[in-house]
Amino acid sequence: MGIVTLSVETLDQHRVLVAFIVLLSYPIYNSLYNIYFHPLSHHPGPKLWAASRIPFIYSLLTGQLIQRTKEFHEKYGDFLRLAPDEVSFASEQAWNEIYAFRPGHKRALRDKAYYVAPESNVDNIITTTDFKFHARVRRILSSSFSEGSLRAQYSLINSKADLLVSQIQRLTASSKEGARVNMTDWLNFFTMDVISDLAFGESFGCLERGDYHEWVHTLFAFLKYMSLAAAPRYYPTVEFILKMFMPKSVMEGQRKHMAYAREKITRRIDLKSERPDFMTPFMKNNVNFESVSREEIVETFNFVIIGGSETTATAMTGIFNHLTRKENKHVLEMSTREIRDKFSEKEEITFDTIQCLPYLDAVINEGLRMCNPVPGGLPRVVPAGGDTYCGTRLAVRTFAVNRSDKLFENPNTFIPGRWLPDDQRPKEYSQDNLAASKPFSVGFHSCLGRPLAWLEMRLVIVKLLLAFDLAVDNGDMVNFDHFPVIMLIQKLPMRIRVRNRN
Ligand code: HEM
Repeated sequence: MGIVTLSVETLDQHRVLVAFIVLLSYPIYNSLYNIYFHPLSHHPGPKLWAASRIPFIYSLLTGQLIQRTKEFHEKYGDFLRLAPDEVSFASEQAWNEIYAFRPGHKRALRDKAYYVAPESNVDNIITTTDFKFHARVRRILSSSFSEGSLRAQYSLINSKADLLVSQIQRLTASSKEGARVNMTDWLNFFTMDVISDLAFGESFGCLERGDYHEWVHTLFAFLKYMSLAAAPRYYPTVEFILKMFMPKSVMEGQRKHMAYAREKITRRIDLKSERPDFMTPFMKNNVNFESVSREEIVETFNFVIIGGSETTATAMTGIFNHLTRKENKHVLEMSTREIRDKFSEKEEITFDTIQCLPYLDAVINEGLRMCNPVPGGLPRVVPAGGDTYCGTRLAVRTFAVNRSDKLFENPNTFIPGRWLPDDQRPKEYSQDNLAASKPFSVGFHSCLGRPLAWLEMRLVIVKLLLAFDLAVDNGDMVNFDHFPVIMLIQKLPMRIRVRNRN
């Protein structure tokens, strides 16, 4: 009895210490469990990352995740444990195993920690985990991206590319030396104007003004929110507390973004016009909203605007960054020569003629490999009855694949030649596993906008290299690889000296 009283008294005296020990023992127990007893414990990988999700989140928020993941793959091999419940892959075959249809295997779902429609109860093509809903929307939306639709949209896209050229000509005309042009902005203006015209039915007018539309600033705040918001979602029980630390301006930006998109998309639906954009083919297959409701269209188109503008602008920024680097002078010369040999004037540039430039295609493929706009990967979750432990998160980590020296010779060097046909490919690159680079993913959710993205990239590069001579002043050189990556690439200004050719 005396001993019991003494223990209770001692405990009482050291309440804080006891509480501290109890609080500490849970994470310690949890970490030891994760490392040694978790069903994924036999997978290779860094022990600290297997113990807790915190190193992953820290690296995500400090922009080091893609680099750390690549280093881990170099050390541990093609697959490894990147967090207690997550396996990361860096091989070609993992693309099909995770993302594509395989008879007899259950389909992995999109990871809700990443794919969330903020402040909305309505699903969209990107965030849904409902297969039937996804198939329904994807089937109808595909018609907006078919070759026929793209041909119809060409003159609108072409007029934006012409405006891009004429606006840059205006900036550079006053001096023989040309001008230093921030190409990060101008390429963004182009993709934003194209996508707003195709999705909203009216252009943001960024190219005309030479400035971002207010909504684009809001969009950037929204994208930042999406990236930051992924971190707390790994801890659903405390998500609401962590959300309280989210800057008010970011939350406000998100609200404004949604309101603006809703208004514009609703207006475009009600216009019932036949203009050659995304909505016309979409509504032909959905006349009375029988397959996709008005709200679902708004949410889906809203994501198309994000997915269809930032990505292409990022890829083009990366391509122009590499083309204008001093060490790639010969690449710029070869690209320019191919384009100027084929076209003497801009009228010769058409939907079909820009598809017959093999070196340009090699440059774009190499740009997509080195400057993949979605470098982190596309996380999925194993369903009940799936290939491995239910709830395991899986992803091919794109940056780790694209920069793997097991898959590509000199993986950190910009070598378009590796993409040329076998008889023109330099010998040292003949063993490259080109199929491992899949910037548009594969399978159920592969990119619908791929043909549009290729059209935009070909058109802009052709028009700019035909009209201008490009170089970079000493001191202006930036390195795309040094741009911060918090889920998406946070592009910095990139000044290129542009001289009018004529
Ligand atoms: C270089 C440019 C682009 C890249 C690298 C890219 C990449 C991707 C990737 C990797 C996915 C798969 C996402 C996932 O599985 O979670 C995707 C999906 C998608 N992309 Fe793109 N994209 C680009 C441009 C575009 C454009 C221009 C549009 C349209 C305007 C677009 C529309 C879409 C849509 C609608 C999906 C969802 C497909 C689905 O879930 O079924 N993308 N994109």
